[in-house]
Amino acid sequence: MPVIDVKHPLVKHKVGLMREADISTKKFRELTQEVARLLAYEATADFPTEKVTIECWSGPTAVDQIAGKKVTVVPILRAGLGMLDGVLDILPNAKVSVVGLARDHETLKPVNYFDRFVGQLDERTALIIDPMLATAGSMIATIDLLKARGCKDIRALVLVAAPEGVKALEATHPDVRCWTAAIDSHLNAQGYIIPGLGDAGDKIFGTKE
Ligand SMILES: O=P(O)(O)OC[C@H]1O[C@H](OP(=O)(O)OP(=O)(O)O)[C@H](O)[C@@H]1O
Ligand SMILES: O=c1cc[nH]c(=O)[nH]1
Ligand SMILES: [Mg+2]
Repeated sequence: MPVIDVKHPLVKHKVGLMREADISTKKFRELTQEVARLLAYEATADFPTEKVTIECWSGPTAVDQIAGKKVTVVPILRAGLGMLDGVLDILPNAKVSVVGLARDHETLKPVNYFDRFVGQLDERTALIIDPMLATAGSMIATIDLLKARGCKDIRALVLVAAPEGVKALEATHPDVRCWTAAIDSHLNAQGYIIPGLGDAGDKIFGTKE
């Protein structure tokens, strides 16, 4: 199942707290990081490891080490930046690629205004982060960019997904797994997730009037 609804009680509890209408910017930011950290833990559970021998205090000892090239985390600007520190808490050596996309409010289609990828994407796992999967247009566009650069192991973390976005993502990129803290009811006429979180970018950046 490419979209995975993470059932962990901590995840469900924390995403529930994020739905409070009058939540402060501080609290919203903190919870975004906390849920991101927990989703990253789930999404890395099958990372391959290899044995390496290190010099332990008691002599040479075989230990497990994550195999392969360093992961690249891919925040989708702006809102994805809100999840970045949480993910880097558990992947402190990860490299960061950045994709700037903004949804056109009329068409709901993503407009690409920036991208900067790290090298050797064909050898890395990419972990895309964005709090919201609404129509999935932004996520699909980001996956398209990564695949065009040869990336083969692409995973995504979102806080809240709409069923419409889940369907679109699974149909377009069935090889990409996406971990979500919640799958909500539907999208409204403006393309916002219901009940959702509102505009996650505005809440993280404090730009809501
Ligand atoms: O699945 P979609 O229909 O594409 O919608 C989801 C996108 O919309 C939001 O970003 P927004 O365009 O509001 O930009 P922002 O992060 O700068 O606020 C959100 O962070 C996703 O990137
Ligand atoms: O509900 C939504 C949909 C898109 N972007 C958001 O920030 N929230
Ligand atoms: Mg926004």
